[in-house]
Amino acid sequence: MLIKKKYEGIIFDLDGTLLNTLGIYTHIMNELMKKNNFPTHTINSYREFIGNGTKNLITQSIPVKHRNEKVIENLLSEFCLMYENMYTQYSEIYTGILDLLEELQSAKIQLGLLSNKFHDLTHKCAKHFFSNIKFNHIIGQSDMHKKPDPKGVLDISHSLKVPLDRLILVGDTEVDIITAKNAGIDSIAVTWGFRNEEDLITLSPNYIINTPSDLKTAFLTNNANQELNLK
Ligand SMILES: O=C(O)COP(=O)(O)O
Repeated sequence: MLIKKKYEGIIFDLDGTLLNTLGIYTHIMNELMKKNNFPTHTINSYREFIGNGTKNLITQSIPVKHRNEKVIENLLSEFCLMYENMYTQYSEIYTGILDLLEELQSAKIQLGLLSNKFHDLTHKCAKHFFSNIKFNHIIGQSDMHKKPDPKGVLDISHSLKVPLDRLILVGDTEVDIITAKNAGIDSIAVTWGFRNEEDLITLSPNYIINTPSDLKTAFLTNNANQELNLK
């Protein structure tokens, strides 16, 4: 597959794309499960539960018979407090991502961040982990924005002043690819995150890539108007 178009802006997903947060999610969720006498889960189960926001993660993690609004809301408040207290721990930037972001920034490509992590936590993580990177617009989950609703993409397109046909979304889960489709923009699925390649292929993203450096080459080469082979 060839990237031929000159994109002016990229919207990145956060968890599983820029930041490996499986450790912190697993740590907090298993603390909460133990505290409430619910069974704990493996890191691979949490990998599957993440992507649709924290409320969905909690709902999926607790036994079916305990899935009521009161229990879920209580766990949600506890989760947010714990995450806020330890968001700098148990998370790491994927290898090659900082280099990629710095080069995109130098190439004057506009950068957006769109996450289903709660809005204030998304901002805190961006500030802590990507202090050298200027995201032109950061949106996390709130009453107004939740992927796969396309509003986040539309708002970022507006504030970046990048038309939809010059914008591409890079993410690691079905929610990201569906969000891009709902907004009518192109998408790149990455395989180093929380889903496997076989599942991502079924969603027909425009491109699939295996490493941040492939993405770097693709964008920086593409913006020099050369063709590049991607999967
Ligand atoms: O909190 C989640 O469900 C995942 O967040 P993400 O959109 O950054 O992957």
